[in-house]
Amino acid sequence: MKRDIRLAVLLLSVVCLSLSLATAWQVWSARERTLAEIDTNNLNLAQTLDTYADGIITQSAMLLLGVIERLEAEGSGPAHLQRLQHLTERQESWLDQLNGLVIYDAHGNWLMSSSGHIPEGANSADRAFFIHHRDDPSPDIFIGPPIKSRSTGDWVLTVSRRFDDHEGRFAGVVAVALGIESFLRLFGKIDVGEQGTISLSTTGGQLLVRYPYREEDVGHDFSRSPNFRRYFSGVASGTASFRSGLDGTERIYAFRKSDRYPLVTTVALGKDEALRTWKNQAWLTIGVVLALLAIIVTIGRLLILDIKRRIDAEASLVSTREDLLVANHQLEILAAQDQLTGLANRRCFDERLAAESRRAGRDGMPLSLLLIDIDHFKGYNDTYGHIAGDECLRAFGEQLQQCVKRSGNLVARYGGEELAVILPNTDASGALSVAEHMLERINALGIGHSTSPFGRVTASIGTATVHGAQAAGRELELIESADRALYRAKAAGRNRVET
Ligand SMILES: Nc1nc2c(ncn2[C@@H]2O[C@H](COP(=O)(O)OP(=O)(O)OP(=O)(O)O)[C@@H](O)[C@H]2O)c(=O)[nH]1
Repeated sequence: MKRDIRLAVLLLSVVCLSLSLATAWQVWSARERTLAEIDTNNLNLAQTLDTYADGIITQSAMLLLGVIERLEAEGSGPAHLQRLQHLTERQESWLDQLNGLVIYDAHGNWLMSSSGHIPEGANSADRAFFIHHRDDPSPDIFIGPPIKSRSTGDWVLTVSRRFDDHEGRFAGVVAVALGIESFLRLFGKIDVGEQGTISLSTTGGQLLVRYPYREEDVGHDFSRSPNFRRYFSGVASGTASFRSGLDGTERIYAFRKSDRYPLVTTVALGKDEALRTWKNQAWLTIGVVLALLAIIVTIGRLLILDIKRRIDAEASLVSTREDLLVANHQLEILAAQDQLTGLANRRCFDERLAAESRRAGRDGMPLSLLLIDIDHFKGYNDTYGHIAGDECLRAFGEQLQQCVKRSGNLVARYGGEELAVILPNTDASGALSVAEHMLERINALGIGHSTSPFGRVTASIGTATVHGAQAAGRELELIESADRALYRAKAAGRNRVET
C-alpha cells in the first residue's frame, strides 16, 4: 500500500513535470517561430527598399552621366549651360525624388541650377562632395552625407560626379540633390508599428534617412557603435536584435547592403511590439496549463488521501483481527480452564479423554486414568473455612501438575475436591508409579489438617488402565473403573493408591 502512494506521487510528479516541460517547450518554440517570421519579413522588406534606393541612385547616376558627357564634349559656355538647364528642368519632372541639379566650376561656384535660380555669390567649395571630387580623380559617383540645400533649405542627399576639361584637369562637379522628404513619404506608407524604424545609411555608418524622422538624427555617425561593428560590418545582409543607440528602444533589425552602391537599408521592429501577440498567447497557454496542473494536483491529492485512508483502515482491521485472535485464544484457554486451580476443567477433561481413548485404540497403546480425592476435605473446610479450603485445593493441584512431565498428560479438576489425571501411553504399573509419586508429594507438602487421623492433608487415588483396541469409546468404563478403585482406597483407610 505504501508502494501505491509512492507510485501515485511518482505518477503525479511525472505528469506535472511533463506538462510543464511540454508547455515551456511549446512557448519557447512559438517565440522562435515568431522571431524567424519577423526576420524573414524584415529581410524581404529591406531587400525591396534596397532595390528602390538602388533605382533612384542609378537614375541619378544616368542623369549625371548625360550632363557630364555634354559638358565635356561641348564645354561650359553660357549657351550650353542654358540648354542643359532646360533639359534638366524637363527631366526633373520624371524623377519625383529629385530636388535639383547643380553644376559647379572648379572653385565651387554655381554655374547652373536646374531650377534656373542661382543664389547670389553661391559657392559650395566647402561641401563634402565637392572636396571629395576635387581631391579624387576617380570619375565614379559619390553619395554625400545629408546637407541642407542652400537653394531650397530642404534636407537633401547628394549624388555627384566630377568633370574634367580637355587637358584632363578638374573642371568642376555636377551634383544631384535628392530630397529626404521623398524617402520619408515612402517609408511612412509602410507599417512598422509604433516602435519600428526604416533607415538608409552609408556602409561607412553614416545615417542618411531615418523614419520616423527626427532632425537630430540626420547624418548621425554610428560607425563606432559596437552594435554596428558587430552586426553590420563585413556581411551583405543579416538580422540582429539590440537596443538602439539613438532612442534606447530594443528592436529586431534586418539589413541589406546594396550590390552597387555603398548603401545599407535597415528595417527594424520594436521587440516588445513584435512579440506582443506571442506574449499574450504564451500567458494564455501558461494560464490554462496552470489551471490544468492545479486540477491534476487536487485530484492526485484526493487520490493519495484516499489510498492513505485505505491503508489506515486496513492497518486498523489487521490490528483488530490480531486483538480478536488473542481474545479468542484467551477465551479458549478460559473455556478449558478451571478458575480456582488453573487446571483443565471438566469439559476439557471429557474432550481430552475421548480423544486419547480414540488415539490409544488407533495406535494400540495403553491409556491410564487417575482419580484423586482429598481425604476428609469436608472436615478441612469446616475447620479452616472455605477460603483456606480453596487455597489447599490450589496447592494440591500445583503438586499434581508437577508430578506429570509428559506433554500428553493432563491434570484436570473433575469436580469438587476430586481431581483426575489422564496418562496416555501409560500402562497400569506406570500409572501406579505416578500415583504413588503424587501421594508422596502431597504428604511432603505437609498441609496441616487437625481433624484428619493423619494430621495433614492426604489424598486417595484410584487408577484404571485400558489397552489398545479396548480403549476406543470405553472412556466411561475407564472412569467408573478408576472411581471404583478410588472407593476401595477410601474404604481401605485413605492416603493410598488402589488399582
Ligand atoms: N473449599 C472448597 N471446598 C470444596 C470445593 N468443592 C467441594 N468442596 C467440599 O469438599 C467436601 C467434600 O466432602 P465429602 O464429599 O463429604 O468428602 P470428604 O469430607 O472429603 O470425605 P472423604 O472424601 O470420604 O474423605 C464438601 O464439604 C465440599 O463442600 C471447593 O471448590 N472448595
